[in-house]
Amino acid sequence: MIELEGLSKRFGAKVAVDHLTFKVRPGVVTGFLGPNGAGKSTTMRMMLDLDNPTSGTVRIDGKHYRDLQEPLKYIGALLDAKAMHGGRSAYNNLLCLAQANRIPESRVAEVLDLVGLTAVARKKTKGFSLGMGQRLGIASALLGDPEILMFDEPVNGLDPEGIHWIRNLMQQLAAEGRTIFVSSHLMSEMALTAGHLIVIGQGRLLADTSMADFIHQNSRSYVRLRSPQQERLRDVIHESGLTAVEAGNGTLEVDGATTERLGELAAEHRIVLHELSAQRASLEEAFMQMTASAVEYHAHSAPGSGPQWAPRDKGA
Ligand SMILES: Nc1ncnc2c1ncn2[C@@H]1O[C@H](COP(=O)(O)OP(=O)(O)OP(=O)(O)O)[C@@H](O)[C@H]1O
Repeated sequence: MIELEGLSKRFGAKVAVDHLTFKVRPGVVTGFLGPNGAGKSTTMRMMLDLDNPTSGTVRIDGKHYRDLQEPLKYIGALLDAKAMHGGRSAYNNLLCLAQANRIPESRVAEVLDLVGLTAVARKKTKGFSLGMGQRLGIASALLGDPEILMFDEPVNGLDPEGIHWIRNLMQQLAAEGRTIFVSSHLMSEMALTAGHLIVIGQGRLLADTSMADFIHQNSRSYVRLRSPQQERLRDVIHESGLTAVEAGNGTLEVDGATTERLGELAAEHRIVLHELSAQRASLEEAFMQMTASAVEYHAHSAPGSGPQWAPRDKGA
């Protein structure tokens, strides 16, 4: 288990991490989500004692990282896959790490096999592709057979086969009862991998919830309608006890009704429809809305030229 309490980090005037308190529990993949610059890497670095907190604490199985004897046996991490010595072979990179941490040499071949790098074990790592580098970074995280594993954006730049492999590996490690903490800025990826979610924005905790609850609360289904008689249609919908919200571009959105019911209602009142469609808000959209006010770098797009992530005005 990892426990953060009031963890904060300031770089000069910049508050990168702002009083984070949460627990990462064993037996489940916990996704750590936030837009670029939210403070995920800084938080992970403080968890591994690579950065000093300005205030607050991190405990790994109840202890401070620096008080762990042979920390690789408690916690393994993939932070920067390029942190390997390029002039050494994959085998020798891992061997150095094993020797420095009193891990038996036999474990090196074991983890290389686990990540599928046995065939290139003796090749210098400077010729490795991004995917091979990620696999080697994961092998080094697994070297001490730790109960806790942290991965910072592990699928970045990987092909679909590599993404599938990492996803399965994380789920398998969690099923073995380990604590798995993985950062991403993609909600859609986390939806397929994580059982629990921690969401941050501008260093602050925005959500600490199970994936099932997040999906239940955020994947809203609704019906979209478009009509040349929009005013009339809205009145008819309201008279039937439902609420229609104007959503721009001449469309109305209605929660809690089927397309059949709304189609029949329109027909009954002889209202022409140009669109009648069932919609489901994506989890990515829910995540974007949750973090919208906490995004540090907004892309500036002309109105109507791209997705607008501001929370919808539901009207009175
Ligand atoms: N060493 C540093 N000095 C000054 N500012 C820093 C330093 N490290 C991080 N920051 C700032 O702290 C904030 C959080 O950065 P961090 O890298 O932790 O975010 P992140 O969520 O991991 O983002 P990304 O998804 O882009 O990697 C950013 O505004 C970043 O510019």
